[in-house]
Amino acid sequence: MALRLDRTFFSSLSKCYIPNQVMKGIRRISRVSIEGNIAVGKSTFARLLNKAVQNWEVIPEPVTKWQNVEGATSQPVPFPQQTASNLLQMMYQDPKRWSYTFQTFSCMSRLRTQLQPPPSRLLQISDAAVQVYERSVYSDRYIFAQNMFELGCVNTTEWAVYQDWHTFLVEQFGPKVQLEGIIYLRAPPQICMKRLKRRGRVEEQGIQLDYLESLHMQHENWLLNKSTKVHFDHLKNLPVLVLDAGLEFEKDLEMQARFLREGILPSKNLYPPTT
Ligand SMILES: Nc1ncnc2c1ncn2[C@@H]1O[C@H](COP(=O)(O)OP(=O)(O)OP(=O)(O)O)[C@@H](O)[C@H]1O
Ligand SMILES: Nc1nc(=O)c2ncn([C@H]3C[C@H](O)[C@@H](CO)O3)c2[nH]1
Repeated sequence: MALRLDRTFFSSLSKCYIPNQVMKGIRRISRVSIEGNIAVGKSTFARLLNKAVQNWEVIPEPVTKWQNVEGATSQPVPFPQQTASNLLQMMYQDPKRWSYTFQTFSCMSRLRTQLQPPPSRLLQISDAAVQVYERSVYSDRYIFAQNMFELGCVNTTEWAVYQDWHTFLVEQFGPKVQLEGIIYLRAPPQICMKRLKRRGRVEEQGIQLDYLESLHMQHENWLLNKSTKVHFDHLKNLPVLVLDAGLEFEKDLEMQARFLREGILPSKNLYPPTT
């Protein structure tokens, strides 16, 4: 199945930004990020997309790098959560000590991901192709780093330093790290909590509901209410497709098909609405 990109959300992708011109201007590739709370189902949705839609390429969040900082620059190890450099675990165990370090590493790894050239498979597809990132340098700042600052885990100086280099890097890379749209997987924090427990990622076992609630509010403020102050012009009118990720579709093939079909096609889910 090749989703056509000429309707609703995706028609507004091409309206709002002139997409990347790759290979001497012959191929258009749009870039979209999937955003949402912890364990809302981004990877699951991404796998679904990868299977269902041939002109979409999903690039996963680099979590394994965060679980093994040394391995990120040398050889990977088989049990990352047991290494001394599991920054994800360190951040959850001692957020005041490690949140700033975590945000520098997560943002740098996201930047690398967003700067990677598209795979040749995408360049050979005749339909307009879409590169989909799980989260982005923008959620790094407007969701997580901001939340850690508001929770007091990143201090005022660290927050100022983070914002300074974040703005500098995003401006320097310019169009290379811009997005043409965002897919917001939205679900109540209680559902995310249930899924987080079910998934059982070792580092996340101490996460409390109020942390997921604060992240939920950050998503709502940035992507729905538009009350988060953003610092990059292209983000201000970026189309956001909001999908109800509370649907329990994981084991239900029919519901999966509906989720893809209904989520991606109707314009009622789009903020701002298409004209
Ligand atoms: N729609 C769904 N219905 C039922 N279970 C789901 C659904 N989506 C995901 N799950 C389950 O919830 C758990 C978390 O899903 P997943 O790993 O895709 O979340 P994520 O958003 O990628 O997480 P993270 O924020 O950590 O990157 C997994 O156990 C997955 O099987
Ligand atoms: N503090 C913090 N900042 C981030 O930018 C960030 N991005 C993801 N995460 C956490 C959520 C999941 O546990 C796990 C996988 O998504 O990593 C983050 N945590």
